[in-house]
Amino acid sequence: MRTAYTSDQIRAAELALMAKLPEGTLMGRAAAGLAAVCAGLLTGVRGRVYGSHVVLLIGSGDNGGDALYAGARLARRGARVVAVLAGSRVHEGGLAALRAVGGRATDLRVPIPEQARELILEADLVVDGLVGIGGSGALREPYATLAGLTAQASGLVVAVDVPSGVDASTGGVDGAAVRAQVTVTFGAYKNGLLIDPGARFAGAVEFVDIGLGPYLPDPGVAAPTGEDVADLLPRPGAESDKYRRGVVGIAAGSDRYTGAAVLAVGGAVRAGAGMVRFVSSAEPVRLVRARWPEAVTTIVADPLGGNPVEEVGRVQAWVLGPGLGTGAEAHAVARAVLSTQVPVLVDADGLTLIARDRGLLRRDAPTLITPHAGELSRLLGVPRERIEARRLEHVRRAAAELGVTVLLKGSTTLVAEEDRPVRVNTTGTPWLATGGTGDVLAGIAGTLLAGGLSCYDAASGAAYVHGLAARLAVRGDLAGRAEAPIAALDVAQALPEALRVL
Ligand SMILES: NC(=O)C1=CN([C@@H]2O[C@H](COP(=O)(O)OP(=O)(O)OC[C@H]3O[C@@H](n4cnc5c(N)ncnc54)[C@H](OP(=O)(O)O)[C@@H]3O)[C@@H](O)[C@H]2O)[C@@H](O)CC1
Ligand SMILES: [K+]
Repeated sequence: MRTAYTSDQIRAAELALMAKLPEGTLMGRAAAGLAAVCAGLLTGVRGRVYGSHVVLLIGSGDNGGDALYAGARLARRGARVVAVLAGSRVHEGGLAALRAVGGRATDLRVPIPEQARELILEADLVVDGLVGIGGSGALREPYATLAGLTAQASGLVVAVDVPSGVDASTGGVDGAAVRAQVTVTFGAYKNGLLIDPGARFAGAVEFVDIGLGPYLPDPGVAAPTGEDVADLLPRPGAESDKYRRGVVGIAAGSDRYTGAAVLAVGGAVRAGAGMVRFVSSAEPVRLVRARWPEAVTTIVADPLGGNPVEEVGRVQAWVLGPGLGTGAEAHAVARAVLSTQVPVLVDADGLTLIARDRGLLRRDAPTLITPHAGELSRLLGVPRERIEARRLEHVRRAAAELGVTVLLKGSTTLVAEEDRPVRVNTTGTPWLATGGTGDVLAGIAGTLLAGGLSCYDAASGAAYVHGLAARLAVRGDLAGRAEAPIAALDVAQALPEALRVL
């Protein structure tokens, strides 16, 4: 499990560790790690460090100090290093170290923006030491202008600890931020490196261990690795029958919307359900039977004429909602499914129904909801843009207010449950942003619920496997082939391979 922390948590751990070490030890470790990553990148791109042009963007805090000491190390190896001093103060020790080995410094307190622009645009490497975990709010000038210029840099951009402009604790970005190819982070991951929009600015994250581990508190955010997920997933044994593997009920589709049902059933079948019981009106049932003969189907002609799921047979978890519609008949199905005593996953139209009738969520058995930002916006009464900008805050709030487990879909999928760290999914690909992939995800998570996983584990396991399957579908394999667009069914088809390589 990769764990992540807020700035305050990291600062407290650093203070505890620093008290036991000679002054400057931690910054020395950080700068050495940063310089090593930068040297490796320069060698990769130019063949050597010697003679390369390095520009350091330096703010007034210790983040700038790290960059200055690392710059001094690069200058010692023959790099031509220029520091652009943007703050009201500068880390004097770092600046002296740089100057002692021939590095130059350009002071922005004497405004020379044009020169800074040229330096940034033409450098082989730009090192962003403007602000780290001490940053708060939108970047002020001249930091904001410098951060904006990094997007046009022709060379590499490496962020120190966290890209300046990204809120390290939340991943929020208010205004300009440095767009890095690599972020070298010290001591522990910061939440903002894993959660969008911040994660998008961080690029690849390189971790430098400075000895903070024993001093870190319980994390607020955690990203399961492939190994973690493999450990979670149920594997059939010699004793397994369909009930031990899990029977998942899927109440989805309507005469108007049939595709979502086919996709959700596909996700469940391919994720390894012991059996899928599918309940719907005649047309989706016909299509599901044609595509997935493995599913056992029940036609409910009149959901208002009695309990629509009574005749379905034994089910260990339900998926409710994809393509279900939002009228009175759909409401009756939702009420019947949510009245059962087994875990229920609510997605898509099911979310619209519970947004209108919160009473549906009053139940004893566990509930998992899987909204995207728009659907969560309706559930919380918060504008979609606010949710997109503050995903961590809103997924936590939804779990607390609704008393359910929440999987918030999006470029970084988050899973929240009260009193547990928010789980971040690190698989996935931008190609997943296509219609119907959410229905497949619902089918996978439903299968894992039916297999006995908790909502929290089923949601994070499903997100991981779904993202991995999408990556496999996009590339044909994971061996670096060119990418191609995918359709939702391709993700379902790639599930067995994803489970194989996990
Ligand atoms: N502690 C440790 O043991 C270790 C720490 N390490 C390193 O130290 C970093 C933390 O250093 P830090 O605490 O000095 O804060 P830091 O991020 O450099 O910036 C603070 C200054 O930025 C400014 N500023 C803030 N917001 C702003 C805004 N919106 N827009 C513009 N300016 C803004 C503000 O300056 P002011 O306005 O006061 O001039 C404030 O004083 C950490 O990320 C890691 O890199 C490593 O060496 C490992 C050991
Ligand atoms: K930075």
